[in-house]
Amino acid sequence: MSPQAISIRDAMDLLDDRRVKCVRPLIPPQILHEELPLSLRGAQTVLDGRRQVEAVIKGDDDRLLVIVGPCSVHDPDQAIAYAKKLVEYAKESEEDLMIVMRVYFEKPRTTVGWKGLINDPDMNGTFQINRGLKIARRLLLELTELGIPAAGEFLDVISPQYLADLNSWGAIGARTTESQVHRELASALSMSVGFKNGTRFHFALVPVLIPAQDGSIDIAVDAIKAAGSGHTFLSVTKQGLSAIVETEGNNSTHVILRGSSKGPNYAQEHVIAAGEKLKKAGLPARLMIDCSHGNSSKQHQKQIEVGRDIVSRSARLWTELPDDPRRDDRVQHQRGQAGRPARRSLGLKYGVSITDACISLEQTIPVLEELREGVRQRRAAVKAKRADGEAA
Ligand SMILES: O=C[C@H](O)[C@H](O)COP(=O)(O)O
Ligand SMILES: C=C(OP(=O)(O)O)C(=O)O
Repeated sequence: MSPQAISIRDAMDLLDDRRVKCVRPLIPPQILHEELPLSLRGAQTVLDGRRQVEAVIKGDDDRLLVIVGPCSVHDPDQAIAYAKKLVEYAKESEEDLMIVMRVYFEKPRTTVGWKGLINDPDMNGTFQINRGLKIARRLLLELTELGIPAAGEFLDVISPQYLADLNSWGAIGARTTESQVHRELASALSMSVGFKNGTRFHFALVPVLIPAQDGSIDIAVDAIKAAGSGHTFLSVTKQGLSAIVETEGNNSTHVILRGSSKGPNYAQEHVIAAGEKLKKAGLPARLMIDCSHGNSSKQHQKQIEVGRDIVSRSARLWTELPDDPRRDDRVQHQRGQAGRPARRSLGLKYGVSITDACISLEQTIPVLEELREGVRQRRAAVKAKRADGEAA
């Protein structure tokens, strides 16, 4: 059909929504907040969690921040059962560890796959997003009532309006750390945010192809700079109206070393190189180590080895990193819950994560105990170093 021969109506049909199959209504954030409000006790859990996380990240609290939990949540009852045990342990270990439960509802995929409980709560391709948001909010509210602060990944840029008031720490994932939209979002978030290094190992062309050891960390360093600044961008309000949002910037941010396609990046030299990189960029050397993903080559049992390796050199790291006594290599990341991929249609095993395989809470606690020991060793090493300095 020649353009002259068609009506404006036909032309508009040809121009717009050519690949959209259907558009369904989405509940406005404020309606969900009305239906599922936060209690005072819940608010205290979130605020206290945020305050403690930020104190560790900024070096005002010498404990280790540990994010513990399954790769993804698909069953709220199992998450509650996990949280009840974790909250007990969190109380027991609070002198050394600041524990936040990993409650991930949004999964970034390398290509395609289940995108998490919000996107497809029934895991059958019906994408009941309104229900997913409701289940997610209800679960987070229950966790706050139990007194365990929650961690989430911010993948979608609208979903924070429904849930972010219930998070005490957030991550921007390896696949989105380089995205301007996610950096803008982080600049607005009311909690501390970690940016992951990229998934891919980079090569530098200087003057021939050589491996740039930690090239993908640059995107996380850039993200920290970007998120630290104020931004003006397009978003939605709690009432679900499109809006122009102006932010102040978020200075409670850090890098997460998650390994890459080339292999792990949690070793001493990687940590020191990342710290130097941050320092060179004029940023505080705040790091979190992800015991999973590229650091475990996606083999869940290796998460235990990563945790142990961190403990074995935590005292050394603390005393060897450049000068700032409040520098922050004190943030660790860890996941628990036995698992391997599954689909609801194939029948799911209790306590098994749908996405990446993870270690169980029973396997995680001994690692946490070792991390506690690492904290004590580090405290002793710092004390000895200070005493040496005073004597000299
Ligand atoms: O953390 C989970 C996965 O590593 C991430 O979502 C990517 O998964 P995929 O490579 O299986 O898509
Ligand atoms: C997807 C995740 O990690 P990454 O972005 O490092 O792949 C995750 O932590 O669930």
